[in-house]
Amino acid sequence: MTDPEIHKGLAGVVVDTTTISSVNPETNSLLYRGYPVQELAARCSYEEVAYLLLHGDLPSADELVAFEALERSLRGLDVRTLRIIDDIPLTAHPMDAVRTAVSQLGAFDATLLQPGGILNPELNDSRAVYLLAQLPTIVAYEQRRRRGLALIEPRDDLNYSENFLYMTFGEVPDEVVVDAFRVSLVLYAEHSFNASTFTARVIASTLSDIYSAVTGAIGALKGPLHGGANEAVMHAFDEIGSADRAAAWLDESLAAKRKIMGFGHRVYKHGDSRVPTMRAALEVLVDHYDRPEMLELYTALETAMDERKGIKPNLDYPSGPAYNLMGFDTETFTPLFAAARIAGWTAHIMEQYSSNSLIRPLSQYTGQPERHLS
Ligand SMILES: CC(=O)SCCNC(=O)CCNC(=O)[C@H](O)C(C)(C)COP(=O)(O)OP(=O)(O)OC[C@H]1O[C@@H](n2cnc3c(N)ncnc32)[C@H](O)[C@@H]1OP(=O)(O)O
Ligand SMILES: O=C([O-])CC(=O)C(=O)O
Repeated sequence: MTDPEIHKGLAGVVVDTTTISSVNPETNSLLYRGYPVQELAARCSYEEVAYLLLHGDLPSADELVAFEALERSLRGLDVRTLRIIDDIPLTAHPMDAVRTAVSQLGAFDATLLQPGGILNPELNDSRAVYLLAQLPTIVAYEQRRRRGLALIEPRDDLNYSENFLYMTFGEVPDEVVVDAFRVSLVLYAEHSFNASTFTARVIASTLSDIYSAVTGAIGALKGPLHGGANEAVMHAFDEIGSADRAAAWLDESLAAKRKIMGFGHRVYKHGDSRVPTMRAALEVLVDHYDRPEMLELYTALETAMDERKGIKPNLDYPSGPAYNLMGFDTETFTPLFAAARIAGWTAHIMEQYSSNSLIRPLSQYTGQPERHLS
């Protein structure tokens, strides 16, 4: 018998079809439901992009009004969610709080118990908007709690991006900051079968519920090889300190066989299609806050990495310093990614339900040959 071909990490394996997005390394493009992400980032609100991902088309004016009204009405946290978050020790990572809070939302959704409740497409549409609306409040509260500050209740006169920043910092920042934040959310919203989305689809494929699938996805996103890289980038910047030390730091790190966070990608091998857009947003923030040294360090490390390894930055590289300039603590960066990715995750979970096949690959056994108890 010949050995089966092993696809470690499922690299290069096409496991299913999707109509939600396409990542095209050959043309260095990323399309959400057919639209280039750069066009969406230039012209659309996060709410419009979320609607597009969830429903397949951009909303009409009336559909947008209804979608926004629903999202705004679902932002407030239940006292039970607050209590659960408050019980999580500050020694835990904020992603643990977000994961636990989402899991708790599922435990309190009694509609899951209705006959057909887990898979009911209408209920899942509502649950997707509920999760979309709840995540910013959870993430903003978690950021504030870590600073010893009280919850700020959401405001329904603000759009998604404005309200997210308002709930975190107590005021809506300058328009250019809100816009850079919106751009980051649009770019983070969806990326086909990445590890966290695939995790969500594996869970959904067992016909488990949407909250369980999102909870698992949050766990997968937390890792530094995936969403955790945006905060790891900031830790590296802190360690390096200034542009003149970037090359030496990189040489030492590579000699120690450390992975350089924010660089490389499983699919894009010649650069991440989202980076130029996020770098432009970072440049705006650097000008706004008058922090040129941040961009100098960014460029120095990027150049040195290109010279040493020819490996390009991924989206986590510009978004880390951008979130730092906006005023978020480093540990909140990956929760921001999770809040943005809710749109993509829930769209994929519903796509999985709509044409399901249990995801269950094979493995080649390489352990002990058959043996018996003596
Ligand atoms: C938004 C996102 O989630 S994007 C991903 C965010 N993650 C990161 O930024 C973490 C850092 N990057 C990495 O660890 C990797 O590039 C990954 C996990 C993203 C992709 O990994 P893979 O597709 O498996 O690439 P792979 O590991 O095969 O890399 C090929 C070679 O480049 C090297 N390489 C790839 N990325 C890096 C990096 N960031 N730092 C140093 N070396 C790297 C690998 O060590 C490997 O070298 P080798 O052939 O000498 O062993
Ligand atoms: O696609 C991936 O493997 C990781 C990524 O960039 C994302 O999830 O945004």
